[in-house]
Amino acid sequence: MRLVIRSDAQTVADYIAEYIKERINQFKPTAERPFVIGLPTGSSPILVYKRLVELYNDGKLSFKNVVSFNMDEYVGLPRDHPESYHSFMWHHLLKHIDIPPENVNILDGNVDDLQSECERYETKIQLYGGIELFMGGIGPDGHIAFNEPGSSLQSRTRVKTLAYETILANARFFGGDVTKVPKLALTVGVGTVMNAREVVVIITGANKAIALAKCIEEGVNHMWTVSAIQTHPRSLVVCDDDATLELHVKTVRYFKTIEQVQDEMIGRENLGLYGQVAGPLKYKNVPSGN
Ligand SMILES: N[C@@H]1[C@@H](O)[C@H](O)[C@@H](COP(=O)(O)O)O[C@@H]1O
Repeated sequence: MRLVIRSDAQTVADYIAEYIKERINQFKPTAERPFVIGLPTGSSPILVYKRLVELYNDGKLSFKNVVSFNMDEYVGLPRDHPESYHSFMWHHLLKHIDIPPENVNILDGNVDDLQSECERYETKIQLYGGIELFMGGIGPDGHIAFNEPGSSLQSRTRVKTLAYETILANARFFGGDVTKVPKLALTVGVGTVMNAREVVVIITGANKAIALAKCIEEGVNHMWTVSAIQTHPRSLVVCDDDATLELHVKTVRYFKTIEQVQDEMIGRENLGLYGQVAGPLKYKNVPSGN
């Protein structure tokens, strides 16, 4: 796993947006071979989406041949409700870019048969050959998507009952009224996320500090479902200084020096994807720390 630490939420967003732009452009997606991306909601990715829209407006990135799968959706919240994840995605990203609407996949939490909807979603991901890059955020209890503590680390897309802590955390989007927060959601599983060829997680703010420490310094544990990324061959966590508050000083220094040494040895401009050397330099295929 790589851990990249930046000073604040804006520089974290800039880093991730630039990273995604590079990944999509390097993939050279076509209609027959689209770039399949997994996307989250929540406040953490908002700045990333804003930066991606700017990159699109500057002509540096196109989503014409990108297919998206969102992580989750509330059950029973009308699609056009301002807090549905459908509304969130169109408001913050999708309506501002050139992604064809038919390439957008978001779970439907208003169907009669929720289980079939989850199975349909998993099948569609498979039909596209899996997800190339899954971006995720986490809740303060370390959940990824809506995979609440205790979720199976092999789980697939399914219906989940939300933890009280999550309902409380998300009440801010419903005027602070916990009774208005849906209690059920559809969510991709931890296994669905881990099957992506690459996973990138945004962790910002002091309220995520304990979760980050559990994810980085402790073992894989279903009570902190994001910790499953320790077993992923290509995982990247990008956090801000505030989120590092519960990490050991030596952990922070370790990951900072890894980046520093790579910069010194290779030069940031020559770093390819996954932190490996891109060009014909003296040092080839320098390991990334994954
Ligand atoms: N299901 C979403 C998660 O996917 C998201 O990561 C989390 C954190 O949101 P925020 O970034 O607002 O802290 O909120 C919800 O629980």
